[in-house]
Amino acid sequence: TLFSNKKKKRKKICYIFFIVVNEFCERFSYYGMRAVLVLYFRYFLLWDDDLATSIYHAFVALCYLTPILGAIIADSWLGKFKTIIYLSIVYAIGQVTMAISTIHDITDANRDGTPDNFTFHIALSMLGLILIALGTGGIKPCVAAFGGDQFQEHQSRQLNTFFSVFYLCINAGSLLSTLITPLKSVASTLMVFIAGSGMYVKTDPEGNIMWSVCKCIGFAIKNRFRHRSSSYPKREHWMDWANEKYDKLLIAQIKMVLKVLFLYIPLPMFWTLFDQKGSRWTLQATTMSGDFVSILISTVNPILILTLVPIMDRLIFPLIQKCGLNFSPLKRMTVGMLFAAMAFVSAALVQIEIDKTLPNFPSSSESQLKVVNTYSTTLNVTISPNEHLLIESFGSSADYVTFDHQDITVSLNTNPVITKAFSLIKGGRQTLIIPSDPTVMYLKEDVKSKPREGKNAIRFVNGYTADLNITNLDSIEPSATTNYTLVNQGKRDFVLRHGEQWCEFSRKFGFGASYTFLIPSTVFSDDCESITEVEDMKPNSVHMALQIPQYFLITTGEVMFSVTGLQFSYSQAPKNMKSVLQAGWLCTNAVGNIIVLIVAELGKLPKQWAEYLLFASLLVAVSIIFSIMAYFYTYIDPAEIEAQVRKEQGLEPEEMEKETLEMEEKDEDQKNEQGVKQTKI
Ligand SMILES: N[C@@H](Cc1ccc(O)cc1)C(=O)NCC(=O)O
Repeated sequence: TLFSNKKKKRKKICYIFFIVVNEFCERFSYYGMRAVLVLYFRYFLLWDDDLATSIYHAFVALCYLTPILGAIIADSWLGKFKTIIYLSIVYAIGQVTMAISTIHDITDANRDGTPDNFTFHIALSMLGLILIALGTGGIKPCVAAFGGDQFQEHQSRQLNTFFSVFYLCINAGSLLSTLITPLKSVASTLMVFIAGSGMYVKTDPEGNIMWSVCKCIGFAIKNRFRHRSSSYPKREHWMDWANEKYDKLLIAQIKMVLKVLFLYIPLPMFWTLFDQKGSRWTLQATTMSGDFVSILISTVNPILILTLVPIMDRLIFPLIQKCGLNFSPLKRMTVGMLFAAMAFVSAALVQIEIDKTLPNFPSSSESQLKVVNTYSTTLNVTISPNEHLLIESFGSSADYVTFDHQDITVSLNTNPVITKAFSLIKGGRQTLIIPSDPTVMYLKEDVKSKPREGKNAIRFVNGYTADLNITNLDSIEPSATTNYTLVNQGKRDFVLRHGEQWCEFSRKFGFGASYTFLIPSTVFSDDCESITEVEDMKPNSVHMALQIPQYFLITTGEVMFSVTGLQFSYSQAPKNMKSVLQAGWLCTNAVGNIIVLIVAELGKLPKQWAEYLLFASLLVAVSIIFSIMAYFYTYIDPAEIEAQVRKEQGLEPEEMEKETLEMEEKDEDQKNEQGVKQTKI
């Protein structure tokens, strides 16, 4: 018996292996594609930032809504195994469609590198994304529940370990996804899953369960309404009003599911905060210094998960248990929410530090102006009514001057005096360029936000007497100013050329700065040495490492909240509704994403740190509500309740037989374990 039990255990590890590797491959494919999705929208479909971000969040929300469909198909019709196989095929077709949509040659008849028919590419990619959402979302509740199905009722410890390993595989998959192409992985996902086919415990779907559930709930509501008069005796639960027509077992199962779904109502708030790390926190990183932006953003979460899950499971939770504290799943989830709230407080503190270093940008009713002088002598510049600036030759005003009106008149103390009227841009930043011929002074628009992704915005004013060519820039006429061009951090070289004459200009850049370089007429005679720079915007000075605490806190929150939620949703669901409850759990994520979408559109507070604090406070409030709801929740053993109802109904169906068998097996296991211990002694 001991030998056959060991063999059984080894076999179980083997087919659980297929399920977790399947999840690893699937997440690898999903995150690999998701990582480049916004870039595809921005640089291939040429959408603006807002549209790209909105469609991205809508896609993520859809991926977490389709689990309902997958769960209905699995629990009512095909069973989990077949649902996973069929929807994986849909998933693979979606990835292929998406891949085809990125081939610009299909519609690029004139071979100029840009597609001629954007509608075709947009339609194809949207179709691909819908199929992917259907595939990834549809299989998601089935894979988790199918994994759980491989364990017996008494194996709750092993079940929890399974969900932890499952979560580890999700994150290992997402971490590696940046290295290998997503397409290959969908095919391998399917192959790995099918490879274990003969070994799985497959539970059959029990007819159209969702339809029966809806009809039963509908009948209970109708019947309650019909008997609303106080002359009718009250019933313990409103679902008991379905007793007249529906099976007691179905009613008991619906009660279990509804109890858990009710508990889920506050949960989307956690995801609202969690999902903002991909948007707001990424934007925050672009205003900081440090050269690991992309690495930090795409890998810090999975790396922390891979470290924290084992630490929590093997060290922290057992230690808490040893201290005699009952750290129940719902308590863990509440603490997880509080960690996420702390992460946002940390983000607010970092934001306050960043704000101290940010330029003072104009409000929507103000205009800002800076003056650059490339005239041969120092100038006295008067800007009406009472702004007086003394500006050296090839120098600039110290900082921007802010005006609360747009119409200004500029006077220069030349001989004769030159006066010119200008209209400034409302809410904008501009530079007044005074060239070698001051009568043609002109305004040039400046950047009014930090350059993206830590890049630097630079431009040149040509004070040379003829046209100049500068590396990677169009030729500039005398007295003209180039548009801004973005350059990466580090040392950059520019070659300035006019006919046979040339010189090289080198400059080391930090992160997120903006400069105007003034080229004098002597540029070639002193080998570019005389080029002067005007700092329009200071480089970022708060280091990105300051974001690590907020990432650490939110990931600790995720481990407590998300891994526990996954286990809880499985353990509290009746056998025939495991996928449905997994789908309900995933739906909380979808709603969270939808809230992010709405908040991004509507709820902009003037100060970013205030918005972070608002979100943190909202989550604390929600976690208090959740802890009160959790206090009144009694953990159940769905199998026990089902067995009890069956007994009350006088039934002794196969389920009961199976359970008796499992109990016998458990006794056998215990006896064997004792046997081993005795042998050791
Ligand atoms: N921790 C997330 C995965 C993840 C990976 C990389 C990121 O930049 C953010 C999040 C996770 O486990 N999600 C659950 C899932 O099923 O995908």
